[in-house]
Amino acid sequence: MATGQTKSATTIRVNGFDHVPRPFLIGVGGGTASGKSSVCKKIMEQLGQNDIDDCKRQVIIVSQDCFYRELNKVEREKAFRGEFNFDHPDAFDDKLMYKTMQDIKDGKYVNIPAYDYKNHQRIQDKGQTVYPADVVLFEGILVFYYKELLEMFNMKLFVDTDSDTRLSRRVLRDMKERDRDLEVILHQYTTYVKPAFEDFCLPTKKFADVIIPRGADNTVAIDLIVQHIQELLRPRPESIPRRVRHQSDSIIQARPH
Ligand SMILES: Nc1ncnc2c1ncn2[C@@H]1O[C@H](COP(=O)(O)OP(=O)(O)O)[C@@H](O)[C@H]1O
Ligand SMILES: Nc1ccn([C@@H]2O[C@H](COP(=O)(O)O)[C@@H](O)[C@H]2O)c(=O)n1
Repeated sequence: MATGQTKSATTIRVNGFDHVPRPFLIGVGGGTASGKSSVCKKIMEQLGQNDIDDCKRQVIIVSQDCFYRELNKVEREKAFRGEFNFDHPDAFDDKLMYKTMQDIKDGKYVNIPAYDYKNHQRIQDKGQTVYPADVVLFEGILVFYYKELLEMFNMKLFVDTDSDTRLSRRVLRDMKERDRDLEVILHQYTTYVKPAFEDFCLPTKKFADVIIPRGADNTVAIDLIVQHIQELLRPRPESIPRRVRHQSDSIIQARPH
């Protein structure tokens, strides 16, 4: 399936009615390097989802970074010098992001572009196929910034890690994984990342249902969230079984929401 393409939702027939499974969508916001991905991975792990095939998973993670918009030549040159603002809402392809998340909500199969941080661009012809799932974790710095997205979430988490810790983690990560020079990292951070965090990310903390101090280290908070998700997804006697294809081989069973 090519990037941006979708495949219609799978309909199941229950009590004589067509029923489209719809996932429970969880937004995970927070500043750069606050631990959003790590928190999502821990949630997946605790829900017993890590060793399951992509197409059978009931919980999946989607990163907002996959929706960075394409840059023109001048913008890419700026990006290599740490002079492009990737922390501003305009840096994202908001239309593609809304459409894709709506398709996911509607239970469709979607293809999400992969993103290359080293070259500041999408990887052509390489994307992640997202299969309909029971729980979708959508993580990113600005997941709660856009009103259209905010309204789609069933649960909103904000990972709150102090800015010194985030900066030191970001420096190490960007040098190791994103092929960046220390000088460029610090220039980008002070010029764009920090001000944009204060202007666009931090004000969205008020929308969160749960604030997670210290990110993935906060095992108590993660345990509580996992328990809550399991509780929400436990079938009630009168409920329609949303997933017929692999309910037997997983610890989670879903109910309609
Ligand atoms: N609790 C932690 N202790 C130490 N390092 C951490 C912790 N949480 C995350 N990291 C590291 O910090 C970096 C950013 O974490 P990540 O979870 O990717 O954050 P985000 O998704 O918010 O950018 C990664 O290199 C990760 O390994
Ligand atoms: N080409 C890019 C794209 C994004 N960034 C930075 O990534 C940060 C968001 O990702 P996190 O995993 O840290 O949440 C964001 O702060 C951008 O500055 C980049 O440097 N280059």
